[in-house]
Amino acid sequence: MSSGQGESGGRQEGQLPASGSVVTGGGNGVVFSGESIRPAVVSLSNQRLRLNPNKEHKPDTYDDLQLDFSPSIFSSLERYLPPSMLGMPRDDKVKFMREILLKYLPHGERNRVQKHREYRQKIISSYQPLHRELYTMHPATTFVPSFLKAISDNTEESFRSIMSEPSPGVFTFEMLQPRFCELLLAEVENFEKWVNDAKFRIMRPNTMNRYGAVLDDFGLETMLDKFMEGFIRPISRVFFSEVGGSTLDSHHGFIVEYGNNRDVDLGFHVDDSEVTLNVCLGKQFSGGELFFRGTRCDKHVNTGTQSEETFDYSHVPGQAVLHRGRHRHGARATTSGHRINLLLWCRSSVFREMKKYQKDFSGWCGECQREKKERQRTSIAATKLVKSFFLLKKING
Ligand SMILES: O=C(O)CCC(=O)C(=O)O
Ligand SMILES: [Fe+2]
Repeated sequence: MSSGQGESGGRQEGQLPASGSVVTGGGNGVVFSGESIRPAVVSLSNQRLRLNPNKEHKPDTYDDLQLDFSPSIFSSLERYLPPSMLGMPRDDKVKFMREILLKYLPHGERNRVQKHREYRQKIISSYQPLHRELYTMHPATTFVPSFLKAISDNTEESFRSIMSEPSPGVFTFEMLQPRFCELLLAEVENFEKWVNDAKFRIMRPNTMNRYGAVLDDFGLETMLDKFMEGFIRPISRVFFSEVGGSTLDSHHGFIVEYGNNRDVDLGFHVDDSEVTLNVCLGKQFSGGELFFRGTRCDKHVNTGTQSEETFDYSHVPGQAVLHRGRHRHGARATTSGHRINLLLWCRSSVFREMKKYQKDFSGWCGECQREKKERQRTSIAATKLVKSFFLLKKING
């Protein structure tokens, strides 16, 4: 399993111009409710996972547990359990799978997961939510009807009917109900007030942000998991399948804030995500445009921008922007007012695993595509040259 689905939340902006340093953010899963280990599981700990998933098996749901990995990772992994374990109590399966997941993490990462778990535990044990209804997914009060209809139809046509694609790979659409935006803004304000009153040192989404908050850290992780699975994955399956859009299985959910006494702008970067959702929650502001500069794989992240890849977008409250994490972007200075956005970095452990073993995984990179075209042009030109050489030879006897 990739550690990317664990708790790393840093933007991968290190190599890019005009960027800050890579940071830890928060990741997925809150706290594991550590009970004592039962012997049944200990004796099974040397059992191996199956090579192929058991597709007939219907996995348990893990949404109601406080775990240090995303609940959907447990549901996916359950299909790989040895057959003798499938009928076991859910707690036993959780312990077994958690041990496996931890085993895959290097030692330093394991410590970080542990520390982060304690950090979340501290917040959740004393923070009193303001609007409890936000903590469970209620589609009808969260999303606008046009968006819900497109999701329930679940076809490329239905998605295209509510979306614009003003630049290749950047999709914009109306998504959240104004009332939901208001409640979320009030919840974030309430959380920040608690942080100040309690003099609690919170982790920011990234070192590039001095403000903002990780929503997963104060209890919204399960709701955001449902948000991703039910409402982002179906769209990504259609538009971003080549970067794991259909297998998104974990997320990093946070708020960014700009304006007076807040962050001003955001440097040029790529996200630590396969697919990024960026929704403007409010309030009133000027400036703060997003700028996009083409999709790049690791090898080409610092290459120049072609004119057709340049795209600037002014965000509107309630509107969503959906793009590949590797689509290079940044945000210009918010020159007045207060701009607050919800960010959901969606990740696919399957895609990250496959990327490790397959070299040619970047057909979606603008520069790879250009290189490929150039190679084709050169080979066509070479073929023509050889053909005319033989023709000339034939003519000249
Ligand atoms: O400020 C914005 O809207 C962009 C935020 C962003 O790109 C990010 O947090 O990764
Ligand atoms: Fe970003």
